[in-house]
Amino acid sequence: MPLILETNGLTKLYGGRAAVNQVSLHVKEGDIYGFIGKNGAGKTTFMRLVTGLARPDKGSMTLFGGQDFSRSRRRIGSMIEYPSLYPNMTARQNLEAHRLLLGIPEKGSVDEALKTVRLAETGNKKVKHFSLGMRQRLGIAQCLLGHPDFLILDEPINGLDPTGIKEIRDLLLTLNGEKGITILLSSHILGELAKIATCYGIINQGVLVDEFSKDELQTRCRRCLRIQVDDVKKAAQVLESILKTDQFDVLPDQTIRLFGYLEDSGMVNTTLVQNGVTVRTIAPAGQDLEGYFMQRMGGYGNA
Ligand SMILES: Nc1ncnc2c1ncn2[C@@H]1O[C@H](COP(=O)(O)OP(=O)(O)OP(=O)(O)O)[C@@H](O)[C@H]1O
Repeated sequence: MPLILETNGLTKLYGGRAAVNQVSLHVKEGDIYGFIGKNGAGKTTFMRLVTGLARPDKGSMTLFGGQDFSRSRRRIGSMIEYPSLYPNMTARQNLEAHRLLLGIPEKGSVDEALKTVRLAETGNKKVKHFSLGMRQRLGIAQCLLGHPDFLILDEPINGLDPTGIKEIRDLLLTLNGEKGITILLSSHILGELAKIATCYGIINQGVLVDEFSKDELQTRCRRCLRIQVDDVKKAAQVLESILKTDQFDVLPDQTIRLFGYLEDSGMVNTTLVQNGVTVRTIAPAGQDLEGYFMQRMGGYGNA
């Protein structure tokens, strides 16, 4: 897939300190890119650089394969920090005002956006009476008015209740799956991101410390049963011939990692013992998703 966004050593300094430090990040067409970092890690600053709200001090960037940003940024819809909405107006009036501000000629785009974010039925209700989730969806509707190919959303689920989070999640999946919109979204809520992201970038103190796909993440966090036995060779034979599995490997310290059977460690133990293998220890192992992210993000403080 072609790259929608590629940055090379992008750097932004504030008072001599790098808020974004040599970031080389890659968003492919069709991705839902989860941009993860603790508060103050540099997520917002990076998004401001991409959307042209701030200028980089160093580095370069390619958008939609080119560097004519005045053109390519028109293909981006972005919501950085909170959406700017008029509280005394309805959802429709807000979108109409935004449409005129952006100089978008098609009037129908307002209805379409309202429908997409499921706010078409809010009638005369003023935005000041909306829930935070509704406001966030209205903010996303603003982004959709120009029919973007690329959405950049800064912490769109921050502060939402579980229902609000699910509504945004479903909306993003629809926009990506049905409308083919590539999405870059930041969050520090790891579990939620993991439900929708197809790839990830982890930023820590302005530095992109890792970038990987969903598949890579699953491999890195693969859970297993760690088994210590007296005779590794014999144990391997039992696993193959009795349990009919080849989903295991043997570590240099002669520990077996068995992938699968995580809920059946008792049965695995019994099978090995009944076939003449002495089991010293058997226990689930492997890092969970959150543990993995936390470690990469620089620990648990202020997450
Ligand atoms: N306009 C600015 N002037 C000075 N420092 C800034 C400015 N904008 C951001 N910073 C600093 O840059 C660093 C990164 O901030 P940024 O807002 O990009 O982080 P973030 O990951 O988006 O965090 P948060 O989720 O809290 O917004 C922080 O130390 C912040 O104080």
